[in-house]
Amino acid sequence: MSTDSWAQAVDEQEAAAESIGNLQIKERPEENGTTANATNIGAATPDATGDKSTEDDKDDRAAQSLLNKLIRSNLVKNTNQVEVLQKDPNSPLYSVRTFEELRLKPQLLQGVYSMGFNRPSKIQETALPMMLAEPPQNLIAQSQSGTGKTAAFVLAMLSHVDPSRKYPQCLCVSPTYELALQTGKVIEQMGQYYSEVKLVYAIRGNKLPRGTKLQEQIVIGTPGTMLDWCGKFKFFDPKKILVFVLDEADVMIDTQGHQDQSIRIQRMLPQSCQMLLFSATFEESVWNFAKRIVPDPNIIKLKREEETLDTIKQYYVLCNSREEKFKALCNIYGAITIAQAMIFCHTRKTAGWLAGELSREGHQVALLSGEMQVEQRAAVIERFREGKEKVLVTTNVCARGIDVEQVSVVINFDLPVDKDGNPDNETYLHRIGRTGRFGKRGLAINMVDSKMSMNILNKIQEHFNKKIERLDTDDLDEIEKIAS
Ligand SMILES: Nc1ncnc2c1ncn2[C@@H]1O[C@H](COP(=O)(O)OP(=O)(O)OP(=O)(O)O)[C@@H](O)[C@H]1O
Repeated sequence: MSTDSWAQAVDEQEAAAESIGNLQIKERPEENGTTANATNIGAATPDATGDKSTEDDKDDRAAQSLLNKLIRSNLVKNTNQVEVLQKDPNSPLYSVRTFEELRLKPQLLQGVYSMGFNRPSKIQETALPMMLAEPPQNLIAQSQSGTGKTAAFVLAMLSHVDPSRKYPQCLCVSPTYELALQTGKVIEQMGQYYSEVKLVYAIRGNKLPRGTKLQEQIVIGTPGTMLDWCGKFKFFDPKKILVFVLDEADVMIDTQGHQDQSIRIQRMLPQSCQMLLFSATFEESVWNFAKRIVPDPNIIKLKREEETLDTIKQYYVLCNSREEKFKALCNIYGAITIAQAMIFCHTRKTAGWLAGELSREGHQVALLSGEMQVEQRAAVIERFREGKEKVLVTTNVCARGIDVEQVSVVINFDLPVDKDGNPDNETYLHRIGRTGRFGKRGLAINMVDSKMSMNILNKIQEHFNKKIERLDTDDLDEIEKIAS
């Protein structure tokens, strides 16, 4: 099979790459020093339209990616098989089940274990042997966010550097300042017992005097600054680079200029340099870019784990107004014990109103709202994940891509619709569904308040071919039954 069709086949579902939100990471003021830390996460631009009625605008992918990294504490579960396309199909495919099998330097093994990694993740099992092979092999790897790609290439970079040589040997390019800092943190953590290896950030604000010759073995940064450092200012010799990593390729190509800058950096590197490219999704544009950056690649892919509705009990409640919907919600809360719930509203305005009403009723409510900065959103989700609040009220734009696993009850205060008002089945599934065969049982309650929303509910029901039962929220006995 040709690589193109192979890539294409896997990616139809990924290609529908989410149209996400209205958030942009703002340019930061100039900062000094190379030790910028994660508390320097950038600010989001508040939405000028404020209280607009629908949130159909797009989240910047970089912001979403960052948010996901900030809130995630574990690997994302995935039961699919890793697909491998080798440059040389005759060479045996080598994969590892333990980190010991990789014969890592003891300092790195210690670093890996101190981060709480017991065994390689699915993608790491296959990617690490390829990346650590001699002679070095080029790699394009795609798997959804949270499956262990960053940890994999960080380990590869740290394994390849020679700490006795005091000049850059590994370059890692990230799409934004904040994402570069996040990856830098992983390098620092994983390399904590390997103190001879040093890291420098090629990011805006880190101004070095002309004539500087870098001594650090690893340079991580954004494409523009990285290009300046090696091309214009000659802070290091690109011909001595052994490993070039391009992270978040799908986010990278969203920003004008990043593609060209990355390609220009790549052109300065020696032919023998190992090229590694990572992406969470793999639409055609990413694939075309990847082929320009990585010659003769091995390719590995891990299909996204799909959510299912199999373990979910679904109900709908008939109401006439948002006040009635609120009353129904209160009745449900009065009848059953809900550990934690997520409530989705269509607009920011409704979400704000509902959060206020629920708080007045004595609930501990967290609100995710469109005008919040990335950092604030992460803090809200973090608190909710820790159980400090029991109800999370949000709009879909805010919560897209966020999995708060312990939530067993999801309430669609408004049903998900696309911008034309048609049922948004994909969003419905993402809000309510569970991944993996062993997904916990869940409860979904849909609020219907018009003929139109009833129509939408029916279409969702038809689409998934799963019955959504009616629930009478004035009948406490009936409500109690749904929890059993
Ligand atoms: N082998 C492992 N065992 C346990 N946890 C791991 C392992 N590898 C990575 N993790 C953890 O899983 C989470 C996700 O890993 P990582 O950030 O490397 O994923 P990613 O695929 O790079 O995600 P993204 O696309 O968002 O960058 C992190 O919290 C990381 O510390």
